[in-house]
Amino acid sequence: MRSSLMPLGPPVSRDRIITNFPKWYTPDACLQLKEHFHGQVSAACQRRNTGTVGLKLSKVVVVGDLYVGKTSLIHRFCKNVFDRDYKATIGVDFEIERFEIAGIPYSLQIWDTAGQEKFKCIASAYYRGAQVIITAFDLTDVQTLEHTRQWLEDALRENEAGSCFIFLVGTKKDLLSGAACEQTELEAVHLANEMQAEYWSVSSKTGENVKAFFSRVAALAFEQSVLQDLEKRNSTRPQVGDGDLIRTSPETQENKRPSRLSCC
Ligand SMILES: Nc1nc2c(ncn2[C@@H]2O[C@H](COP(=O)(O)OP(=O)(O)OP(=O)(O)O)[C@@H](O)[C@H]2O)c(=O)[nH]1
Ligand SMILES: [Mg+2]
Repeated sequence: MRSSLMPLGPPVSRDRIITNFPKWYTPDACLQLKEHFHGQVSAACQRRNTGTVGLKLSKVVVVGDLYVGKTSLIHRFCKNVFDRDYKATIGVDFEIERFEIAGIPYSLQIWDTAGQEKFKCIASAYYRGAQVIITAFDLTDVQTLEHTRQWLEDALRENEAGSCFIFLVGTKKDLLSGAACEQTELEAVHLANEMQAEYWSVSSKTGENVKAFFSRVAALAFEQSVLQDLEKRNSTRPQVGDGDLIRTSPETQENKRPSRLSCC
């Protein structure tokens, strides 16, 4: 297993540079409606006062039934490839993807898990410590949507309550259109709200929404990491007087989620 500290590497590619807060897929099932980074996060980034955030790997775990397209989604994003042939994932695999967000280096460690029942016990050993859980289903197979509840429950069992961002992702968007797509998306949005998840439809074959989706994942995880780092340093250094302290006023809409997620 690799260390959670990353050495400094070459500059990230242009399409991994995030300057503006990426938008949701649908406002009906999104984790945050706001369109800008949290004020304290922007200020910390401008001052390069983001602590160890730039050195850490944030863990993202992708779960869901076999054949729904988990590996294809990760490979489309990380390698920009699509393979029509199915090769079942055995156990787990991971990719590390480097970003630059608001001028700060940031890395995601994206874990691809096996959907096949016989590999589930191997895969579930890697759920722990996830900052983001992505539950994937196949838009053309409604049963796989129903199964996402169970996948999420299993992944959450290994993590602290309220500590993870949850995404529900419908895959193979290229295979569905019109009323059928709308109907499935409606059901998925409903379930996403139950799960307190953000919903996205993607196609790994065409690449539709794949970069936008992972940019959103990275930005939300980054923002949370910076806020947690500020909060941690604030609580250990209560006398710091340069304006970096996090206010303890009642929760605003903007800072609500990160403080609930402070145990991540
Ligand atoms: N048309 C289309 N096919 C897709 C898409 N994504 C995946 N597939 C196909 O669906 C099949 C399964 O994809 P995988 O990514 O291997 O599925 P998986 O969820 O990783 O499966 P396990 O590793 O067994 O859990 C493959 O044949 C892919 O080519 C997509 O967006 N569109
Ligand atoms: Mg796979």
